[in-house]
Amino acid sequence: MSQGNSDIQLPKINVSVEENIKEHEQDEQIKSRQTRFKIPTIQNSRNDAYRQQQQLQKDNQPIIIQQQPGCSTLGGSRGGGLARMGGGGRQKVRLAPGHSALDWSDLNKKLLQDKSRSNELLYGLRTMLEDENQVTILKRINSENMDTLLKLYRFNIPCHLLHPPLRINEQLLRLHQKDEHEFWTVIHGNVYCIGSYMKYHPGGSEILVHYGEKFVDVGFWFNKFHRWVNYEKLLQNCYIGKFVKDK
Ligand code: HEM
Repeated sequence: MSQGNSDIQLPKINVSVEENIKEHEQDEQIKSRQTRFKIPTIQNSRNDAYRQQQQLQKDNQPIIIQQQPGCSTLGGSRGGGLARMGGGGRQKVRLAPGHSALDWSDLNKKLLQDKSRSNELLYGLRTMLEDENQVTILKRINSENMDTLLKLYRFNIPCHLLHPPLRINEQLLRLHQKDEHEFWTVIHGNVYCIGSYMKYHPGGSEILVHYGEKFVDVGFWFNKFHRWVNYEKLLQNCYIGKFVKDK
């Protein structure tokens, strides 16, 4: 015998037909009350929103997605190309698993806690300090703060803790724009090695390389796209030093 039979409510045989009808009516009343007081679930409200959207589309009415000024988390997804700079459209890319904003934050927290890992994200720093030609340039532009250079070389002190900071000129900057891995860029006069951040950048790596190679300081474009982003905090462990113009 299948167990399914226990679910079926058979009319009671030892009571009158009237009583059975009464019970059935009571059941129906409870059911209708349940429907009336149905608690809306997330699923229901999502479906409702979807149905509303479908209806609006059917009625040929434009759907207006409101965008908050200065906030990119809301907005349309139509359009494309760099022509939308600072505009309403999105240019976000799909980040690889393990490369979310939270992952970047976790990695940076670990680096700040572990002194032996300081400067781990600074590709090209060691090679710069070991290349005679680059050291000559460094010595010339850091003449007044040679102490900084020595501290960096001997004690591997995190660049963002050096005071005064290391000075980098355009010649050195360009020598460290090798590939997506070792890529130095300038934002508002601060030099960062953004190679490790590339894969975490919501706007993708291509745009960072493109603008970084084209302009000495990408600060203007940074502001155009997202002036609200706290790059100083985000790139703390990527900090190399201050950008200086050659005399
Ligand atoms: C190197 C430092 C940079 C950092 C730390 C950074 C960080 C970020 C962050 C956190 C977002 C997400 C913003 C949000 O959702 O509100 C973002 C998006 C984006 N970034 Fe950057 N960014 C940098 C440089 C740049 C530069 C130089 C450009 C262009 C020249 C750029 C173009 C974009 C674009 C196009 C998006 C997607 C915007 C959108 O559609 O919402 N970023 N960036």
